Amino acid sequence: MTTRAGFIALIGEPNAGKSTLTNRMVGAKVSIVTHKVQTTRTRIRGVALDGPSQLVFVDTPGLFRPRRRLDRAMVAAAWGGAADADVIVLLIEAHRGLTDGVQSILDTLRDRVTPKQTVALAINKIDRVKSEALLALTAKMNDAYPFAQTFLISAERGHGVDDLKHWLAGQLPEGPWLYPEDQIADLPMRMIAAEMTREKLTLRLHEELPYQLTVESENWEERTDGSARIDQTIYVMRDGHKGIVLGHKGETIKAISTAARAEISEFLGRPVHLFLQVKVRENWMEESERYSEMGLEFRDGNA
Ligand SMILES: Nc1nc2c(ncn2[C@@H]2O[C@H](COP(=O)(O)OP(=O)(O)OP(=O)(O)O)[C@@H](O)[C@H]2O)c(=O)[nH]1
Repeated sequence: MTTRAGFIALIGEPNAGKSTLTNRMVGAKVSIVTHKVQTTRTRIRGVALDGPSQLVFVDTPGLFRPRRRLDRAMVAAAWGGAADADVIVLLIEAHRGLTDGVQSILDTLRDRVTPKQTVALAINKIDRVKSEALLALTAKMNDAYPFAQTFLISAERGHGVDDLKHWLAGQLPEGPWLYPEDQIADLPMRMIAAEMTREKLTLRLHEELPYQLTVESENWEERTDGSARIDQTIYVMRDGHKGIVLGHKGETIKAISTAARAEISEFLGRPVHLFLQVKVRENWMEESERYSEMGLEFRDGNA
């Protein structure tokens, strides 16, 4: 049997549903999903199989106008993911349509796509609009950019996702698989575990605070009884933030720790002892070490 394998970059504005779609394609949670924008910071890969094809998804951070250094690193990672891909899928939200943000992604695509790459459009969240609107949006988008194919999907409910997956599988170059059959993500486990804790923090904390913290797995110890001890540090920027993360009598951090431990343990398939500590590091966003922990490139200056 001829096998196929290749990279598929999902690009789009923040909140378009890229993580939800990756997780659905892979059939497991490899990328964090929240209702808040810009939660995906790094290029997370999920690996899915479809017959003889191995599909490697590069789940990029959302594309937006970068302002801070962290924003710039995220946008650079997103376009970096697209540059290496065999197929690029632009994900847009059905109810928002061709926004200024989508328009600016189309402009960048025109400059960056190479003749070897295929670009498809996936209109997501079709559960939120009427079908007439979808026809009009499909026509408008295809006028704006020559997509190889358009798919109407609901990543959350699963509509159209198998069709998209099957089509993608056929687009990939012939060649040996890139990962072992049972592997579903190529991010180091300690990074995935840190992302899971960050997701719980993002869901629990309000407003800007989730964007101003980062989580690292500092220590990972495999125990002889088959369990793992994981020590993670949550870096926040202010003393006041530390108090909020800890909560009254430590209740907030306890709840976050319980939820994160359950999820990491389920992912690993064995018991986990999770220890969280909160450190105030006013300038963590300016420290190169924090970036390498997130798999991002630290960029100097304002460029
Ligand atoms: N109604 C509806 N909501 C969806 C669908 N797909 C995703 N969502 C929701 O949209 C929100 C954003 O989804 P994510 O998968 O985190 O989006 P993302 O593009 O990875 O976002 P960033 O990480 O910010 O770039 C979440 O609240 C999802 O539950 C869909 O098909 N229908």
